[in-house]
Amino acid sequence: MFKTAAGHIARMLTIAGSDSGGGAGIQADLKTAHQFSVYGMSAITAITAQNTVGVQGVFPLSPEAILQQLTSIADDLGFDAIKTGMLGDAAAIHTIASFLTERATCPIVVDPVMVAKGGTPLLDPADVKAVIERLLPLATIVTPNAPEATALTGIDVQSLADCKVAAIRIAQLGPQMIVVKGGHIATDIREHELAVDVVYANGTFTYFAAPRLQTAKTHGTGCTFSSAIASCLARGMEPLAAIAAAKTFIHRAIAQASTWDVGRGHGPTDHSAQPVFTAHFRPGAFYLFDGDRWLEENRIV
Ligand SMILES: Nc1ncnc2c1ncn2[C@@H]1O[C@H](COP(=O)(O)OP(=O)(O)O)[C@@H](O)[C@H]1O
Ligand SMILES: Cc1ncc(COP(=O)(O)OP(=O)(O)O)c(N)n1
Repeated sequence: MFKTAAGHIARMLTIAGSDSGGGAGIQADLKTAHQFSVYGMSAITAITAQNTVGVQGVFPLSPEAILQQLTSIADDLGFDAIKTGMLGDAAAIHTIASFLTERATCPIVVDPVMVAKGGTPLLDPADVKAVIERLLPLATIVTPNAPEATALTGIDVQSLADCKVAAIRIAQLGPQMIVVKGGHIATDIREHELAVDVVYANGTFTYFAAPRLQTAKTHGTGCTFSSAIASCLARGMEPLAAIAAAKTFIHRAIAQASTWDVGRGHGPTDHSAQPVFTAHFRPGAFYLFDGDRWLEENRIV
């Protein structure tokens, strides 16, 4: 396990839903933390009956049950970074936000989970207001995909240009850094189809791109990516380096699972992938991951 500069084992807490299929939710988050040599803990917000084909049932936990888990963890184990995923409803969001305000001094990664890949809603659209008003102001990094960026801003996010406009709008809601993920955005740059994640902070855009992998093994990519970022922050890494390492991890995790026969639908990714750690990234640059290392490219986006 990784030891922080303070000399203790790095700890990451995920506040998220359970995915019985093991590819998304807390299962993905804890597998990811382990792969980053970070000690993982969980406060479960809801139990889903779910597999690679779809979501068959959602059973939210009460705000009391969520708060008791959080309190048990805070009273004894502590945390160096927190990630939030599927949260259930507005009442749960208010409880979690109050807890974070009172007891969390560490970085917080907010993955504003709203809809599962098959289309099942995991958050009532009426409860998006609670995410905006209570959670986003607490976020060190927020990681919406394109539809989530649309729900947060009202902007129809379909292109890289839309990602940039949405990121600026989301920054006005309070998070320190925004990553609009490119999994849902078709981006052809010089005949290569790329998955480009757009990062915005302090008025500057930085881009992390990788070749788009042609596979359906993408169940839980957002959960895995955000928990990888949180795990890196728990280790004490700088935010851009954390996002870059998470991007290398999810890229390899998707690639390695492409030949798997786990489930009949959108299969899970391979959480035994090895991340690439790179110390320094220049804000404002465009980086392309070639599967082994980051290349800084001269691109106008
Ligand atoms: N087919 C793919 N090939 C390569 N990277 C991908 C692919 N799909 C998603 N990603 C990456 O996985 C991460 C999660 O993105 P995304 O799939 O948009 O999130 P979500 O699961 O929340 O919808 C991002 O870094 C994105 O660029
Ligand atoms: C319990 C649970 N939480 C979150 C999700 C959505 O996860 P995500 O990483 O966005 O993956 P896909 O739904 O896109 O596969 C989930 N399905 N279940």
